Amino acid sequence: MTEASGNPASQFWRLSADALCKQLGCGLQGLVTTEAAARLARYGRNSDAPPRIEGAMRAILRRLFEPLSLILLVAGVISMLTGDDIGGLIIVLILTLSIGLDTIQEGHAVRAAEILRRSVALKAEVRRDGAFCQIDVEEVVPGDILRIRAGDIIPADALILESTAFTAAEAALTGEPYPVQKRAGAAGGPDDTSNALFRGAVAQTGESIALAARTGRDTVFGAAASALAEAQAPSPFDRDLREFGLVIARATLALVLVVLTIRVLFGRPVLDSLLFAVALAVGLTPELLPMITTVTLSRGALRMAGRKVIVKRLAAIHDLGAMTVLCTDKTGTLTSAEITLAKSLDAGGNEDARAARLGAIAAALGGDRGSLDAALIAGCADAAQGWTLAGRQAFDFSRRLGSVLTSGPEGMLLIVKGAPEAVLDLCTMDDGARAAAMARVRQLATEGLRSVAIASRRWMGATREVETEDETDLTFEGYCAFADPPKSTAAAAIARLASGGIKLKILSGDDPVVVKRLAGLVGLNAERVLSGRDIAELSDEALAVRVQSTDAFGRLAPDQKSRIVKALQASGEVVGFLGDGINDAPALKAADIGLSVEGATGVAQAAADMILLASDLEVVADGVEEGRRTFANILKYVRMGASSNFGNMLSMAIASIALPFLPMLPTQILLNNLLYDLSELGIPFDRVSAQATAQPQVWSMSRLVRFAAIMGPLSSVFDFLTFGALLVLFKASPDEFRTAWFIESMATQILVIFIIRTNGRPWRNRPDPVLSASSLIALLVAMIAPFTPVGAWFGFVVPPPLMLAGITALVVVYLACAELLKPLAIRAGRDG
Ligand SMILES: Nc1ncnc2c1ncn2[C@@H]1O[C@H](COP(=O)(O)OP(=O)(O)OP(=O)(O)O)[C@@H](O)[C@H]1O
Ligand SMILES: [Mg+2]
Repeated sequence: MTEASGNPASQFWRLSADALCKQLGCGLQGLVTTEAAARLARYGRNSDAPPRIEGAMRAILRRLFEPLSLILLVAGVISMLTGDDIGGLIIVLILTLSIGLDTIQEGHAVRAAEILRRSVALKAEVRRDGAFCQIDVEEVVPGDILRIRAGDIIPADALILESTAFTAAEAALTGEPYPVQKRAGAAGGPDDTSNALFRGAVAQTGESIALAARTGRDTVFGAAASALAEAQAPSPFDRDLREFGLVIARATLALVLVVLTIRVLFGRPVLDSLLFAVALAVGLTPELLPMITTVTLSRGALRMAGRKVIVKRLAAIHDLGAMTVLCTDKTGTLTSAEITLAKSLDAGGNEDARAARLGAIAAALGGDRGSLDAALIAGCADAAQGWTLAGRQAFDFSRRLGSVLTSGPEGMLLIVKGAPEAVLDLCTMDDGARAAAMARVRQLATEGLRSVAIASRRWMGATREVETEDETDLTFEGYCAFADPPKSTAAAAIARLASGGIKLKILSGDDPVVVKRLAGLVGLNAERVLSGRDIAELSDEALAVRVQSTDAFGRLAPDQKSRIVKALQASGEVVGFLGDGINDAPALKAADIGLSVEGATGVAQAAADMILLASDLEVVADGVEEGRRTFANILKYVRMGASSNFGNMLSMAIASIALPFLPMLPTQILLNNLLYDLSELGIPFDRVSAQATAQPQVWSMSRLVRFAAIMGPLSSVFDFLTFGALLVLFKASPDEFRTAWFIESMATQILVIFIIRTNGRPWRNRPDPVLSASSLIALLVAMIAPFTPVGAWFGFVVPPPLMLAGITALVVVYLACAELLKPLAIRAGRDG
């Protein structure tokens, strides 16, 4: 690992701790708060990108410099210069209003969602003012003393000062597939980094104290490739929405060019035609779509926060609503996070405190942050008094055991603790005794107790780090049995998820017998439990079949959890995974929606899309409901855009070629567009029918196309009926034509939301007052504009009463037809 710069500071692993301290101008006792603040100002935040929150000014400029806005602005100025003061002024004014409207809408919701996201940002443990405390990872500075434990993501490049049984997984950084040992001491050569930690790697086992050398973008790898990297492949929903926007944008461009060319060829005024074409483009482009989805998703995120779900990746809200299977680990979600020590048994199965005492010594001196070790310590609080740690082999999820070398009243003792079958394999005992011991474990499991086996060996010889080879010829000491009863709310929450079309599966590392019993208690199918060993023998295809009919899995290794997730995905499910451990991280990454809980290990939180503030399935069920609701509201916009709005602009383009005069003036089109946008403001607040959130909601492009293919032409048919009536029946003048059509077009575009917003009859599911207000106010403004002096600036005239009556009738008939055709348009296609 040599570096191009050659700057010695960049190869901090070649320095001694003292030399590095000197270079960083700090000591080995950690920083005081004031010094840390000064360093934060000097070195910057410990992150890769500047804060993503965009200022209002920037947001406005970004919108102003979009091509259409620019053309409009230029056109407006030209109009003013060539004598059309009012027309030009109106264009600039409307442009200002639209940009302001967008900025305010987007700014608030998006900023609020971003702040929420940050509230669950990763923490790092640093020594400040003499004591270890948790701070935001972004506030770590060079010179900080870090404490890093299994499951943490390493917050900064750092030099190890002390470590016990510490390994780090650097696969994402270096490609090295296995966790590597890290310990203090001088580097063996320029490429030896066994004394260095790199930001973004994952602490796999053990614990270490290290001196932060470099942070943020100064780190060797940056975070691009690391476990911190947040870039995720866009979901199908993301991708389709973008594609949908692009298709419309292309169609718009083509249409506008055709209109412009034809009009210019026919000798119509160029500036007028250009303005008309641009206004048309403004009306047509779903320029609002990305903004609207972001705003709606952000608002969804805010509502979900109110229900204890913090969203880290906005598009995951849709994925949560689409989820069909939720996989979860056991402890902390189905059972309470605080398990308790229920029994301590000797090797013969008799009550005896020794096993618990040895277990507590091991847990206190060299345990992890898991619930088992916490329960052991709580069960036997002062067991470790008089014992000191001499060496350690950290708990490992694939071996399912760990050991501690300790010296105390009994001399030097190696204590091994882990899953019974793993520990018993290392003990000196005959097969009969081993079978009897396993039978006892099974007996305990049927009583609802999960057990951990304790074994020991006298340690002869010198003190040194424990190797796995040392864990042989052990004496079986006995069992610690833990009560881990299901949460009282679990069964009801599972039933609620099931009625919402979400199947639950338990993916646990615990004993299949324990898992089976729990599955039965919470109402899952407990007939068949697959174990890690069963799965190892199945091909991917066979597994994809078996996972469908199995609800409970036990003794899974971490990579088997993700294998099951992938098998479910392969059989067409949208899979969520809920977990909090370092052993859950691969599955969290593989799942469509990763859910973790506040206080979970760093890797689990980093891999998750959402963080639950309370580890409870009820919270997931609430989140799913919000997710589906948010998706249903986004669909309303998309449907609106795909039906009336698009249809109207299309008719306008055709009319502009066919008619000898402009069917609508550019300023009128812009006003039309502004009012339409205004009417949609209330959509994110809208209610959603129970029916729309009852089942998983999967985004389907083909269903949208079907919808547009029916509702779009319907709208155009009525536009042409309107044109016909105005020209033939009412012999309208150009000004009357434009005014009447403006009214018709506004009324149909705005009112159709009340039909589209629900799959059932409109009167069955009443809109939210905010939506009614935004729609009706926009409509009212459009209706009275022609009758006011301001209307005259836009070129409106007061249409004769008979013409108004005719228009009203057409609007009513259109709405009735839309309601009648709706079932056809929204009927689920063949795709489901
Ligand atoms: N700290 C520990 N000390 C000893 N044994 C442990 C420890 N942690 C886990 N084990 C053993 O490893 C097994 C798997 O770990 P664990 O139960 O935490 O996996 P999991 O998949 O997270 O399970 P759960 O579904 O209960 O959360 C446990 O059943 C236990 O036998
Ligand atoms: Mg767990």
